[in-house]
Amino acid sequence: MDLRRLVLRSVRNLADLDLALEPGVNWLIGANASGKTSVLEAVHILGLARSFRARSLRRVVEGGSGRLTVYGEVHWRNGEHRIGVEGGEGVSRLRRDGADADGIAELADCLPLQLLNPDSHRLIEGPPPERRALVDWGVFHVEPDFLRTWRRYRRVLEQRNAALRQGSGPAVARAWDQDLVALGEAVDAARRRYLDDLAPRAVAMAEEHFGLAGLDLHLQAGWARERSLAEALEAGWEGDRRQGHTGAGPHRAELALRIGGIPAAERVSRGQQKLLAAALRLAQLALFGERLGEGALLLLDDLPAELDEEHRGRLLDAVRELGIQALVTATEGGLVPRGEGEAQFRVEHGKVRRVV
Ligand SMILES: Nc1ncnc2c1ncn2[C@@H]1O[C@H](COP(=O)(O)OP(=O)(O)OP(=O)(O)O)[C@@H](O)[C@H]1O
Repeated sequence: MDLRRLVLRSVRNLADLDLALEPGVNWLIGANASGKTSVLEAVHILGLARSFRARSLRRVVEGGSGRLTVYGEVHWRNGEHRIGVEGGEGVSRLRRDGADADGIAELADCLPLQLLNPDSHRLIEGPPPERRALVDWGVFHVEPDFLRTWRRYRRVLEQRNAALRQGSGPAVARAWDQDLVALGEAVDAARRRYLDDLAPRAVAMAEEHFGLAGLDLHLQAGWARERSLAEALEAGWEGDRRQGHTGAGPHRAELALRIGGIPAAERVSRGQQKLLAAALRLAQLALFGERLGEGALLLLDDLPAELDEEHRGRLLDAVRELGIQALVTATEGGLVPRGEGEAQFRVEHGKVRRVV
């Protein structure tokens, strides 16, 4: 999969833009505040209909009012896809291949992407939803039925929680339990299958590329594994009733990361947390490639932040070995080893032009 063409309108400080991108590494080089991150942000919006640094697309629109447009042409083995997002003030409009897209999944399916940026350490030391999202990105792409099962689970969970909030008795609130259990266990089983494949790749990536030995990944289901989900709901009923929401289930899952038996967030430095996040995401990209026979896109923002020269080099080597398309930003000054033959774009005051 390659993003071949990127067209932007009214994105932050960027001039309207029509860029031809290359497979492999594409460098975006420029001074601080020139607009490099904004290009990556636009690609993120194209694949997920949301920014990675603003809560609302309105803030991403040039000048903060009106609407922005991001359009892309994506090449898959089986042909071309055209996707677009228009958003800002009002409801976002998502397009795929000339028609309105049904939801974000239709974009994500066309433009699978992973982001590594200066906030990547949050994957390691942040709250569980970040790590659940990591697992679910993979399951979504390798198991086509997962999204439907997950959405149905969320709907049933919302109904049960609504009944709990309204103080309904067990006859109403627990009427959802059978569906919740069947769907919840299916979600958990899909996540476990994915983790079984991901874990050895992540362990090897962390050790071989980034010198982080002794990594262990363990998926906590969201209820005690010695019980079935049905038993956990039974045991938790009084607590659920008091709190007005369901305490057990895959919506509470956690991916526990340990190094040498100690929680990774407590064990490793900030720089190592970034390397660990990189190892996890690159392992996901490797597994994606093996399963789908295509690469996904990597957005690598501000590579030097908190990584020394040796580790920057190792990270880039790992990306090159995967042979995936990557958009990599860096400031001037040769702090990062740019490879022979890799595309380079210069970003200056919101204008982007190809230089190599
Ligand atoms: N909604 C907006 N409209 C216009 N300009 C904006 C908007 N939001 C941010 N900007 C400006 O866009 C510029 C580009 O910022 P961006 O973060 O993309 O730069 P960068 O090249 O990645 O910088 P750095 O190397 O410092 O991370 C900044 O000067 C910022 O003030």
